[in-house]
Amino acid sequence: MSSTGNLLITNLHQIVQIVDDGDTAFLAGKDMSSIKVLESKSNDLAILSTDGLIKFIGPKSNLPTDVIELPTLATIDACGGSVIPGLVDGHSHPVFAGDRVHEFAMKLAGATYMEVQAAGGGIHFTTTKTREATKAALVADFKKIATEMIKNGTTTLEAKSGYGLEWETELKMLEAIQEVADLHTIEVSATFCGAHAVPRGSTEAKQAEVIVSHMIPELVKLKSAGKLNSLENIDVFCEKNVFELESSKKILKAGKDAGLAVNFHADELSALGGAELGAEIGARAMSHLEEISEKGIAAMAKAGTVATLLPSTAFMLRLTPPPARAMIDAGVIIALGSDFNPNAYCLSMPTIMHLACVNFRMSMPEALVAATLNSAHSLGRGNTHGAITVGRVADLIVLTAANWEHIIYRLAAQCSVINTVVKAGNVVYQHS
Ligand SMILES: N=CN[C@@H](CCC(=O)O)C(=O)O
Ligand SMILES: [Zn+2]
Repeated sequence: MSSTGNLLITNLHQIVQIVDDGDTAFLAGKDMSSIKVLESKSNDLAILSTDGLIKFIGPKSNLPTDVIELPTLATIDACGGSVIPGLVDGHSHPVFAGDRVHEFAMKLAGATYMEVQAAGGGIHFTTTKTREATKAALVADFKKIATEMIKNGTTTLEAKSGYGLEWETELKMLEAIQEVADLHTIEVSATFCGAHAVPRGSTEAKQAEVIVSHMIPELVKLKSAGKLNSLENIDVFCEKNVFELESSKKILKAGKDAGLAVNFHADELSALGGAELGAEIGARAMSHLEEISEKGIAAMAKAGTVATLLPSTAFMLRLTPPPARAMIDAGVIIALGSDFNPNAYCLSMPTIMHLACVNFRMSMPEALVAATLNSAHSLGRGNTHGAITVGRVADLIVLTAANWEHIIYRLAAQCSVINTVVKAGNVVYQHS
């Protein structure tokens, strides 16, 4: 496989650009439905990447001849298939030890998410297992998960800590994320989530204080020493009886002052006003939002904060879906995430897009925009990732299907439509 970032893909029927310029960092409202798609009846479209960036898009006959001569140029014959941008997973918890299949059975029998957690399960169960695990074991597991994500078309991933809740394990998780970011082909935007739950034996106020006065300053020191380069975001599980508005605000503002982007769990199980808080403090993104209020929708639209919706969680916890249509109509920027974690064990972004279409009533173009350009924007990458335009990073998925919609349509069989996954112009997965 090529590792020069020089790649030529030919014989394409469709190129799904999403947008056709580098300036548009997101699409909102009606614009989410009008994505740019190039199509050729004679399948003569081509994409050229050099040094990992997109250099040319269009009919093969217009290709610059000097570049075709590049000795290191890898080639892919798409055989009349299509190409879409690499998928961007805007929310995941991919570093943990143990699983929670026993809790899935409890929830099927009627227990709610918070009942399981109050009984010592949920995040607390995973925290115990993750504290016991070695960093090497966490790295090995995350590498396997990242490889599966790549196979499913994810080329960029937001990845959270949050199963330590004390400094040593939170740091171990962030270091594990950093190792995978350094070694693996997947691109990672790491998030500190020490406020994922109130640790047993502590209180909301004490945990908020320890995060603000100890953990965030330590992270700042490590970052300035160049040790946690992938760390970009700060997160809180802002929820009734977890971290409520006051402590969430304290932690998120401290994270923001330390240079991290605010990207947090809001209004999932109760209408606490997390969306309003996020808009007020300039959050870059908020996730879940199943219980968002009308005021929250208006505030997010005005502030330009991204709503990262998580269809697999709403599906498997049987939550009322977030009001995606009302949010789109109000102009809120919608992104999608897998929320891969031991509670919602789904890492496939094509499946997430399918669920968003069926359960959140989004159209296929809206779901694709949300899983590419808008998710990239939620991670501060809206001008460089998430679309196929000259100068952007060449993150691409070559599909066997002539029409791109098959990546969403073929529920649970999407991997058979994915022929090749390309990260920064290098082939990182090929269907055999
Ligand atoms: N709701 C909070 N956090 C995760 C679940 C984490 C867990 O249950 O382990 C979520 O986004 O769904
Ligand atoms: Zn989450």
